[in-house]
Amino acid sequence: MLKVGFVGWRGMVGSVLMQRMQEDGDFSGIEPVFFTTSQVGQPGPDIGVDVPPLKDAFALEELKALDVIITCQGGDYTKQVYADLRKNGWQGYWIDAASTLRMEDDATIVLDPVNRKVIDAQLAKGAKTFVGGNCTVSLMLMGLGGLFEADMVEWMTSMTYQAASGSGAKHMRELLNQMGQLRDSVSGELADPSSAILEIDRKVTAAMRGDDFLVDNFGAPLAGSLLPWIDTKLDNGQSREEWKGFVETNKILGRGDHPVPIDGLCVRIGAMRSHSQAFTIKLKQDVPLDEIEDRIASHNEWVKLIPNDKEATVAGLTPAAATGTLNIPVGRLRKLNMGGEYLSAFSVGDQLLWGAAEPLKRMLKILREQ
Ligand SMILES: NC(=O)C1=CN([C@@H]2O[C@H](COP(=O)(O)OP(=O)(O)OC[C@H]3O[C@@H](n4cnc5c(N)ncnc54)[C@H](OP(=O)(O)O)[C@@H]3O)[C@@H](O)[C@H]2O)C=CC1
Ligand SMILES: N[C@@H](CC(=O)OP(=O)(O)O)C(=O)O
Repeated sequence: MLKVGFVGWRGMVGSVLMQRMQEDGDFSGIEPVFFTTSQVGQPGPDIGVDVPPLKDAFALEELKALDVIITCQGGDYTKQVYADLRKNGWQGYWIDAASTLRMEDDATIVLDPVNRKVIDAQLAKGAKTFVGGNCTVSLMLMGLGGLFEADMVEWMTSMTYQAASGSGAKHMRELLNQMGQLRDSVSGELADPSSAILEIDRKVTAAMRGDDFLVDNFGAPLAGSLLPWIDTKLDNGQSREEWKGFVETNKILGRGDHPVPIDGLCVRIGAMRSHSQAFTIKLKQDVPLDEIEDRIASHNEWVKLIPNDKEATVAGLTPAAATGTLNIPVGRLRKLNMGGEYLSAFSVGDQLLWGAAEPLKRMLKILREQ
């Protein structure tokens, strides 16, 4: 029976992983061991089977006894522990949500509905390090996988609308507090249907710019606004989040030697936990729209094709519709004025499910089936 260590299981991504594993009965047939960086000796989570008290996530000897380690603890933890473990001769499987190791040669980015062949080839070569992809990348590939599988994409731009959860739990709380502050700043006017909307707008803008507006986490107002920058700046002017779109997509697809050009702008918006993306896709050929729709819809069981009309779009192609589900709605599919090879598309997906926890959960299952 595989002895599987869980680190970061009580964080936001880890909690979603726990929930999904319980839903699918994934704890049966493994020996789970839970670790912590702050609560050593406390009881482990209630997962329906007995688990030992929490162990120290920095205790190399405890970690070395494991066949598999799944960590959602974050990049700092990976930096502190992974290299030491390997240097100490640990040969187990490391499955990680953090970006730290993604682009390392010996790491495979996992998204099995898209790159199961790449994963299997790496396993056959003896690979032991598997990392979940960036959320926008994984969600894009889950939505447009059919086009990449058919090698139809010459180049693509992705303009993102990313939820607060991508920055962490504190940011989600701050977004809601900002929303509350804006509402509270005009509660009197909102109660009076005859109050002037421009006065409401003036007060809301003043509240947003006020010294007491809560911006400790985002550093700027997000509610009622947006932030067109995510993560650090690279020398070429891209943000790190934008850089990931190209390098991670091509690594997932195993196209290192003939990469598809992908670039765009990544933007934080006031959604809670579903990321959306607008794509401009240059196809290699002028393929009929119904063939494109078929390829997208039939690629995997989670993609949901949304007809390109207003009712279906506002009902099904939104964070409000996708959040908490494994569905990947894809819509706004149409040929652009630039010509028959130019396609637009829009997708949405829960960034804590397919964007973070689900690929890790499925990687553990792949290891168990070996
Ligand atoms: N947020 C996201 O969208 C994504 C995140 N990731 C990766 O996953 C990592 C973890 O992200 P995320 O889950 O958001 O991080 P969290 O901040 O929610 O959790 C990280 C750790 O914080 C500790 N912690 C301290 N206080 C609390 C508390 N009150 N409730 C829960 N945990 C607490 C826990 O460790 P302990 O039990 O040891 O104290 C927990 O494992 C990220 O650093 C990133 O590398 C990857 C993809 C998406
Ligand atoms: N950077 C992503 C979330 C994330 O954790 O990405 P990564 O796993 O690539 O560090 C966002 O802000 O939405």
